[in-house]
Amino acid sequence: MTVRIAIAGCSGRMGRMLIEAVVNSADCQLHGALDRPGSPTLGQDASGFLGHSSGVLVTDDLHAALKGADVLIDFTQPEGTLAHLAVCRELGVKAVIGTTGFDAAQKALIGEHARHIGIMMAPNMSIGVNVVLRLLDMAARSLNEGYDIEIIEAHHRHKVDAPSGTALQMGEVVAAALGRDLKECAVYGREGVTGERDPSTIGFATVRGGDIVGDHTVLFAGTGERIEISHKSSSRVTYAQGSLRAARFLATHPAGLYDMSDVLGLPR
Ligand SMILES: NC(=O)C1=CN([C@@H]2O[C@H](COP(=O)(O)OP(=O)(O)OC[C@H]3O[C@@H](n4cnc5c(N)ncnc54)[C@H](OP(=O)(O)O)[C@@H]3O)[C@@H](O)[C@H]2O)C=CC1
Ligand SMILES: O=C(O)C1=N[C@H](C(=O)O)C[C@H](O)C1
Repeated sequence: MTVRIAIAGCSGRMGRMLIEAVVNSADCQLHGALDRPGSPTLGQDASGFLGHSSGVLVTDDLHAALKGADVLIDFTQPEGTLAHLAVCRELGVKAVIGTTGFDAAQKALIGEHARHIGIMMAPNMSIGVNVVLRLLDMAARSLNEGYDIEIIEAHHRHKVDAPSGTALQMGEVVAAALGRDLKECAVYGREGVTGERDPSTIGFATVRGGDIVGDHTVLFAGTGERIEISHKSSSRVTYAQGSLRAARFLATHPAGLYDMSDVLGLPR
């Protein structure tokens, strides 16, 4: 089966990786390529930057890019993703969402769309990170007393949201394993006279600089020892390959909201 894929944000860092992954894939076909109005890429061949001709021209016309596609892969910004999803729902196109930075109301809207179309949403499409999420659950359950938990993430200078979606998901997993509510126990950075650390908190620290693709560490700091569980991305190729895996998964699954555990068949 060939999966017809449309890509939103096609000239972005992830958009380009995705186009390369799709045109090199044996079972996926580039069907549409979206960029924003005013983008200099509009009207160009979507894979022209690879010295390859796909015959798909970059457009800002959502209906033209999405009509006839099986799955949209969207790595843009929350407002863009939501606008794209409305048209996906109208046309019956499924969606892989890699975009991060959604607020609670936006996530609820995505959940509502998923009652009508298949949606796979994950802040990190790499297999490694999704396995790390399972390790974190196990570690947090065992280190549930006497260990302070801090989540440290580092990304490139262009990233616009913080903490990263992955760091927040790691926080959610650890908080759930400990029976805590992340909304109540998260501390996002510290400054000035903060007082001693409250042991019930989960701290987040953000680093931004250069071309760092994406590093995440969860630190369990006890007395006399500390445990660090880290994942470091050295290329965006893992996010693109994970996205294609998700698109293939969605192509054969009904409406609903899925995550990478569903795609990878990881235990809950
Ligand atoms: N889930 C995962 O595995 C990963 C998730 N991400 C997430 O993906 C998103 C994109 O990252 P990245 O590719 O580095 O970002 P880039 O800025 O390189 O690319 C974003 C693309 O989306 C377009 N865009 C931005 N806003 C809108 C909008 N409102 N409507 C339509 N298109 C829009 C941009 O157009 P323009 O250039 O005109 O602004 C650009 O083409 C981020 O949220 C990031 O956190 C990133 C990597 C992995
Ligand atoms: O913006 C990025 O680059 C990345 N964003 C995702 C996130 O916010 O977690 C995933 C990855 O870390 C790269």
